Amino acid sequence: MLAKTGLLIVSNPKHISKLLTDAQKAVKNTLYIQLLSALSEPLGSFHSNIFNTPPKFSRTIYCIYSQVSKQCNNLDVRVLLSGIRSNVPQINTKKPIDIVIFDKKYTQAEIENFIKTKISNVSYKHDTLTLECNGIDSLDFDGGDKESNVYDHVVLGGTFDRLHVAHKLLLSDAILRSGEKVTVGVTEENMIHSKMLWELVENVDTRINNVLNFMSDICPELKYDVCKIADPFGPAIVDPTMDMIIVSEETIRGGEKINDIRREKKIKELKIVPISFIDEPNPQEKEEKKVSSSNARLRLLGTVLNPIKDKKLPKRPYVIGLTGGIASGKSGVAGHLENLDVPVINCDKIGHRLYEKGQLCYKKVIETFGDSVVDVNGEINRRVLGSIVFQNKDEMQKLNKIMWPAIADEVNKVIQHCEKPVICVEAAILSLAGWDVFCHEIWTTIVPPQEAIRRLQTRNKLTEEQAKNRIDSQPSNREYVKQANVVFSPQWEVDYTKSQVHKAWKLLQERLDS
Ligand SMILES: CC(=O)SCCNC(=O)CCNC(=O)[C@H](O)C(C)(C)COP(=O)(O)OP(=O)(O)OC[C@H]1O[C@@H](n2cnc3c(N)ncnc32)[C@H](O)[C@@H]1OP(=O)(O)O
Repeated sequence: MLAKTGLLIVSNPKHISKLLTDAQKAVKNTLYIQLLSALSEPLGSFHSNIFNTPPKFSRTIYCIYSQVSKQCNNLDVRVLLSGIRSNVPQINTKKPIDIVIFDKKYTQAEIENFIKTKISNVSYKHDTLTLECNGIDSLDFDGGDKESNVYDHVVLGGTFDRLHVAHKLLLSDAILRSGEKVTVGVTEENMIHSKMLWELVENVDTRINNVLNFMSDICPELKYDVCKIADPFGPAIVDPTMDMIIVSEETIRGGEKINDIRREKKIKELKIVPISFIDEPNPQEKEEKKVSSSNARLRLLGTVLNPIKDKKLPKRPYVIGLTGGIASGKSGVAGHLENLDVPVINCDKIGHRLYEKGQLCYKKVIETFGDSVVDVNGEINRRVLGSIVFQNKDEMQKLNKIMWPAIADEVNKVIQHCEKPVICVEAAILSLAGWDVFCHEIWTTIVPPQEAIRRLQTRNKLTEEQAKNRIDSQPSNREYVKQANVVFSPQWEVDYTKSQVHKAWKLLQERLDS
């Protein structure tokens, strides 16, 4: 059985590729890495003075995380920095260590003594493993950093969505270069709206927690201030105690701008240290060439984003509720599901049928909205009705009160008579109507509001204002995402939407089979 948390003691980081391959066979969730001296010091000397210039290790940490990005998809790898920064007596991780892995042969007595004296949080029933690595060095650690000074107070900022190896690298670099304190500014909601798929960005408290948890785990000795920022500068333009700013290759200009403002305010300038990107080892369609949170969000499309609750519904048919804002591509997703042999109940169409002369809602709608909604043939003119309800919430509520129970009855009849294992109910405001109670899981579509407006202008021939009114009459993308288990974004080519649906379908089959 795989251990949950492992600690890999590395005497020669140049073998990291082989070590990661083997360590992943033993560890499932978190792998801590503790570097011993690169000069093969005896076991236990990780706190030796050899590490008296921590920034020199910047390149080593970069190489390790680059390798992690290539090899470890699901493992949370954390390189411990306490022993590099200063003479700390013990390895003190937040998670208890279930297995200690060595890259070199030591005697049983050495191993036991090391675990007893050097690791403070080890599971009662821990294991040990020794890996063989006699191969050729796989990493080139040359090209170390020219800036080897340590400064008291280091600052950096970012969104830090879905903490990945490039974030870990930036935060680690800040720690290596700091003597006392690291301040991290984490962007608030108002700063993220220009980002791709920003609706999937984690909330700011979660992001702050993740940053703080990571830093205090890999180096508990430093002081950390992880704060919200509502502009690109945060405390960096006011705090005179700050000495250095860590930036990515892309944000050097931001660092310079901060210094411009500090100069104007007569506060000492910050030393700007840019950190290189980590290349995305396997960029897929639409993805950036560097490891990034946007890539992570793209990969979430079609996967289970919010856990599925057991609603104690009959097992068959399995009901997917498909919802999403106006012109967000629901029908496209429904079409891909139909091609996978899933029957789709289109609630708009059911509603349209119920308006016809002689049908259930015909009389009630005319009684409520008057003869102006009836055309020359005596049929209800939905365009006229739409223009009344889409700009007036009270009128919309009156209409919903007539239509929703009637549509829900029809939907339930179709579900009961369905002979296929999976069926899809497509409805614009499924959760608002309370219909999620008869769906096993909710899938939703989102596109940027500007794209929805453009579609409504061309497809429905609406003015920009009418289009905005219709969008505003529905929940926001953020609300749709909150209610949903699986999210799609049909804002690109049809084939890209299809690949999201196929991914979701494959994962659903696995859930149904398990
Ligand atoms: C709970 C549900 O989601 S059931 C499905 C939605 N239907 C309803 O709520 C019934 C009330 N609505 C209606 O009867 C009609 O939409 C009318 C009469 C207002 C307008 O009719 P039409 O001009 O033919 O427009 P149509 O029915 O195609 O709806 C236009 C869009 O508004 C959405 N919409 C429909 N009703 C509502 C509503 N009550 N609130 C918000 N959006 C709605 C539709 O899903 C559709 O979105 P799409 O373009 O992304 O597919």
